[in-house]
Amino acid sequence: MISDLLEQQYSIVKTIRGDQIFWIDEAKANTSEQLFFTKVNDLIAYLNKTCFMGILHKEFHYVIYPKGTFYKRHLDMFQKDDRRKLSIVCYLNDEDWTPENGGELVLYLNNEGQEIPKVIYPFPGRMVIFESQLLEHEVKPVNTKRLSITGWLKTR
Ligand SMILES: O=C(O)CCC(=O)C(=O)O
Ligand SMILES: [Fe+2]
Repeated sequence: MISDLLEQQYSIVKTIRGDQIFWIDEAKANTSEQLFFTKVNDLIAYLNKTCFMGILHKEFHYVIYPKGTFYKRHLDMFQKDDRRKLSIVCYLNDEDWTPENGGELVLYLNNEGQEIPKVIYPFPGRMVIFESQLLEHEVKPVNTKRLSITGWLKTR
């Protein structure tokens, strides 16, 4: 049955990532989202002017990681689509968030062939920006619901 097949595929995906996403439409942004996009648009203008990055598009979504979920080590690149240049994550966890809540972001930095894992706690208001196609990363298992906005700055 098609529903069994879908369920099977869904559970395969859940072994890689267990988050739930909600895309944000800039044209319908509320006041807080407008403020967020103003900052992002300033950043894009700055990057294009100073680093000639050629960023033309962006996409952002809210993300919830329910308790027990994670996102296995990956690159933010699709097989046939290399337009994502920068990944941006902004954490929206509660002010009383503590490291026991889990869900650390681990960036696998590389220093002359030597891998250096860099652990980043999703403190509320913290923003992380990294090169989508260069930096492998993962989200460790979450003990308490984890909230964020994640997005990508893209060329073409
Ligand atoms: O939420 C994070 O810290 C990273 C999320 C991530 O890697 C992704 O959505 O591709
Ligand atoms: Fe990612």
